Amino acid sequence: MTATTYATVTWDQLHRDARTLAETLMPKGPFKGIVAITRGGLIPAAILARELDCRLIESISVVTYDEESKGTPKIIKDPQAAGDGEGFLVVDDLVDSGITARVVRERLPKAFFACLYAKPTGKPLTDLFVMEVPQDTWVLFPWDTAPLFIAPLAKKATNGN
Ligand SMILES: O=P(O)(O)OC[C@H]1O[C@H](OP(=O)(O)OP(=O)(O)O)[C@H](O)[C@@H]1O
Ligand SMILES: Nc1nc2[nH]cnc2c(=O)[nH]1
Ligand SMILES: [Mg+2]
Repeated sequence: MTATTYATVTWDQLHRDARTLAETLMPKGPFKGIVAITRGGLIPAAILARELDCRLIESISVVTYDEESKGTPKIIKDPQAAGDGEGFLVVDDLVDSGITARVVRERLPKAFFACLYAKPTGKPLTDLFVMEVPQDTWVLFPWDTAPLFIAPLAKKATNGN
């Protein structure tokens, strides 16, 4: 599906949303550890780890696209320390189609799956998320963007643009 609109998330907003997620997660813990789904889950995982005072951090890397097997998701880094996920919190920035989340849940069936943002298709794959985003919206994370100079309107007018 091609996104028709963009939703820009700033660092401040992401931090606020991660803290909101941490508050809801507190009574569900303590967790033995956190499994970050790289790469987008790394920063949310770091914020949650700080808030939840969790120092055991694992990672799982799922590649959903490569030149040889288009569309076949593959785990290229296994979260060995997390076993079957029991007592662990799995963190990602976003679920969209849910393909990544499905693979992770198959690998860590007993883990609790939390993310910041969820689109309708992927939403049922999560245990907890902070905010729903329309399916046709592309989320631009702070690491995807940079501030850009834009000429003042008056300047544009004198240039005849
Ligand atoms: O629900 P899905 O359709 O699977 O999409 C969601 C996944 O897509 C993005 O990761 P991506 O695979 O782009 O890699 P990245 O985290 O390394 O940027 C995002 O961080 C989620 O992990
Ligand atoms: N940055 C970003 N990555 C994605 N991967 C799948 N959906 C999205 C999205 O909306 N934004
Ligand atoms: Mg990702």
